[in-house]
Amino acid sequence: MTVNQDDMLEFHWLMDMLETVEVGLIVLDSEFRVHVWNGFMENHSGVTASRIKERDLFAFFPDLPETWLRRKVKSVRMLKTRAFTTWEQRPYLFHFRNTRPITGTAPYMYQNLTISPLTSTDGEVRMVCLMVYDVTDVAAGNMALEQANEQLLRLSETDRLTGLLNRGTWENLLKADYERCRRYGSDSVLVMFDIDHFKAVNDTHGHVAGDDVIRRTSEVLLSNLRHADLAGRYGGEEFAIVLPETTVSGAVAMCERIRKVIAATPVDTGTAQINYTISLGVAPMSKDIETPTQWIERADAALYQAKEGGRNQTCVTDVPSRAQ
Ligand SMILES: Nc1nc2c(ncn2[C@@H]2O[C@H](COP(=O)(O)OP(=O)(O)OP(=O)(O)O)[C@@H](O)[C@H]2O)c(=O)[nH]1
Repeated sequence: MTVNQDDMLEFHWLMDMLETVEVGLIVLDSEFRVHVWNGFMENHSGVTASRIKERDLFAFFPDLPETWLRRKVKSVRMLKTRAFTTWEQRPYLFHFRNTRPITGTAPYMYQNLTISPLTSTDGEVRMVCLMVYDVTDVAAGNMALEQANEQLLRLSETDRLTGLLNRGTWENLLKADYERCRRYGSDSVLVMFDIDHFKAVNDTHGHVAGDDVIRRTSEVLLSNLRHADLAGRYGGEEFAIVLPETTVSGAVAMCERIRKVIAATPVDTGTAQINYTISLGVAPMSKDIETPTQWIERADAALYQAKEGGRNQTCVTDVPSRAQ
């Protein structure tokens, strides 16, 4: 075998590898005409090399981000350096179907892209090579992990039974609102409320029915709140709400609305109708409140007053307000 024949054989192998490699390879000239279109591109696009060769890429793929790709290629040519784009920056260049069996749920093939300048013997860059990598497995894995993390975060911030904020999360938000009020002198109202004679509900109907009552209470609460309001499950049958930018009369009106709805609609457990009521304590933020804990104590004192006053009522710090 002569050296020439060896070179030819090597060239043939190289061409074979480029044809079959699991990476999309495209060579484009300055007019975006296609000069190389390997097997990967044929298989995933359904367009054969013989059809697309010497033809305008954008004419075959009108969905391509033409302005973006032209700009990228231009800078590669000018700077004579490679450019990379990851699936996180742009999920794909070519809209190919996802063919991976494991990540079959991904809607399309996620791609990383490298654009490489191809320098001729005279040092000029006349062609560029686009390398398209299928990174669907990595992308799907990362996205699943991100979703799981978000779910974990949500679970760690919320109460299982009601979906309201749990006590720790709610207390952090209360602290933040307290600081905001201290700094800007804003109006904010804190409401603590508690289901009346809840022990009797549990004792009479059982804990499962008791849980239904707690869930139903949180549903009524959520359906009466504004987006900015912060509702939490403070304890077993005790709830807490921060109402930012709200006046005392606005807070009392909301409390009374919730109280009346709960008193008027029994919980149907399937075997029993449970009538129940709630008592509410309202404490507006004021200058003399020195800590978030003091704010809670004020609302708690008002709640105690509502219980002492006969339950099923709303009390504002020291001033009881009964509007049944
Ligand atoms: N079903 C159920 N019960 C709970 C839960 N958390 C706390 N409890 C019960 O709630 C009851 C609270 O009882 P108490 O603190 O005496 O209050 P109460 O009976 O509502 O009386 P007043 O508040 O004075 O009207 C206890 O029996 C707890 O076991 C829960 O998540 N589910």
